Amino acid sequence: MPTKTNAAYFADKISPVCHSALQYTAYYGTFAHTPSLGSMEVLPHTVVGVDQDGNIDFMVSGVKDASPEALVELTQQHALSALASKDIVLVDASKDNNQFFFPGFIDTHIHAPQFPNNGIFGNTTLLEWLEIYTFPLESSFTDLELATEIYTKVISRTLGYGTTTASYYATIHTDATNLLADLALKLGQRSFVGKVCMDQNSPAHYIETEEESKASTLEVIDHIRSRNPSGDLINAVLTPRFAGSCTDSLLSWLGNLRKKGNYHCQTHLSENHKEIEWITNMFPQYDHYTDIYYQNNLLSSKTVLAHCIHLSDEEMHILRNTGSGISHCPTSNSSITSGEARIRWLLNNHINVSLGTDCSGGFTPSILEVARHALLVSRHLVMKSKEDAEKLSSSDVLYLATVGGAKVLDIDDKVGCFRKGLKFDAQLISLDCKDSNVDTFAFQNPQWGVLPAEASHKRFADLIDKWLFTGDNRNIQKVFVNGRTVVDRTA
Ligand SMILES: Nc1nc2[nH]cnc2c(=O)[nH]1
Ligand SMILES: [Zn+2]
Repeated sequence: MPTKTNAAYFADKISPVCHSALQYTAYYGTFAHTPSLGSMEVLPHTVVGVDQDGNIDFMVSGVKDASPEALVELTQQHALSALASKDIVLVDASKDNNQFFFPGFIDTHIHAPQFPNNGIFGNTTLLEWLEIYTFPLESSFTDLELATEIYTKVISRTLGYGTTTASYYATIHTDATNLLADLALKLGQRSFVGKVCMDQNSPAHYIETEEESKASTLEVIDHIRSRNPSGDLINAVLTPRFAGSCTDSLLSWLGNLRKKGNYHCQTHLSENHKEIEWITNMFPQYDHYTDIYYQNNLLSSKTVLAHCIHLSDEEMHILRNTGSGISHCPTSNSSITSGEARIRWLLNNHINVSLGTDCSGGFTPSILEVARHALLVSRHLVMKSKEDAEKLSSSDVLYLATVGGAKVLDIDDKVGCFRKGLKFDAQLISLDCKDSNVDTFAFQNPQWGVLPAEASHKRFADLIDKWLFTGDNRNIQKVFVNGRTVVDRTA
């Protein structure tokens, strides 16, 4: 039997999602997405052709004749390559008016090893929460059997909630981090996987030396590249946990590596008042918390900064000038009482913002629920500021959950909405499926093609709101990544 340090042995025990060759597929139904902030575009009676590599090949709206013959003929007319009718798979989701395709969600900040602690945070705030709940759990990831169980659950659960892309923090352990990447590849989730770096201010049982941190970071990069050389599904992301747990020397090495290899990078910034005071006192040679990352070359358009709640104007300008993106984690920020990030202020200043579950600072693996919390937190800000413009709308938060995430991860040329040339990363939602928690009534049905278009659009906008506020994973019929079906609740 292979040794316990052999990550591949554990990954091999998990069955992959179907990896047979993809067939050209024409999807027909209603497509909704948020190509720009604040606007929801709805495309009823639309055919989307997805080629054998999972790319959106064409999109045609206003298609009234949905007979199989007509859909096949239309597909043959619009597909880039010649197709025999037997080579086209049809998926007709138009029978039910309360069913629609939506882009897959993008979770830009989630700690995979913390998953068993979802919901367990008591009355703690960040620094004591890390000591009491987080470090003890993360330190157990020397056990690859446990890591297999937890990581398989995290990936399956988040996929089941419609998360087609996730940016994961793993732990300091090389083998378990490699295992997380192997499992994401196997289960078909587009992922960024970060080996956590921490060489100071951590408990004796969960700390590494600077040399160990560097060696392990390079090993994980090599492993991920060997598993998915094209980087089309999994990618390594440099992950200094936060300035508090990294020496200046390690931060500087990571920053130079980032610059040299143009790597993605993720860390935490400006989450909690005590944390900020502790870290700025620890690094007196820097102007502020953001300056620590800036001077160490860690900020770029491929950097994701979680939280950013208590930033000064000067810090915000540095983020804007470096193109750094933000992962807003309102569920976590409310749970461990970190504060309310000023998202409208960041957006108005042209900073890319996305959403993160931050499990287990946040208790839910659902980006839909986090989007709901983002909307509510923005209203809490308004109750104090009386500035109505700070409110985030449903379209705003669904944008943050999709296109916002794609921009922050610098993959908006691949995913985020429905457009020719993008990958088909999507979810098929039904508000009327048999175990749905969303109550719809006949008078709310959009009745596409029966009512005047404006009336149908108004009704559909209301349905999207009902989904956002009362929907959950039970409404997800199918999830697609790179054109492949990775979740099928209809089967
Ligand atoms: N929310 C959150 N903040 C952190 N800051 C440093 N580590 C963590 C973590 O695991 N979660
Ligand atoms: Zn976090």
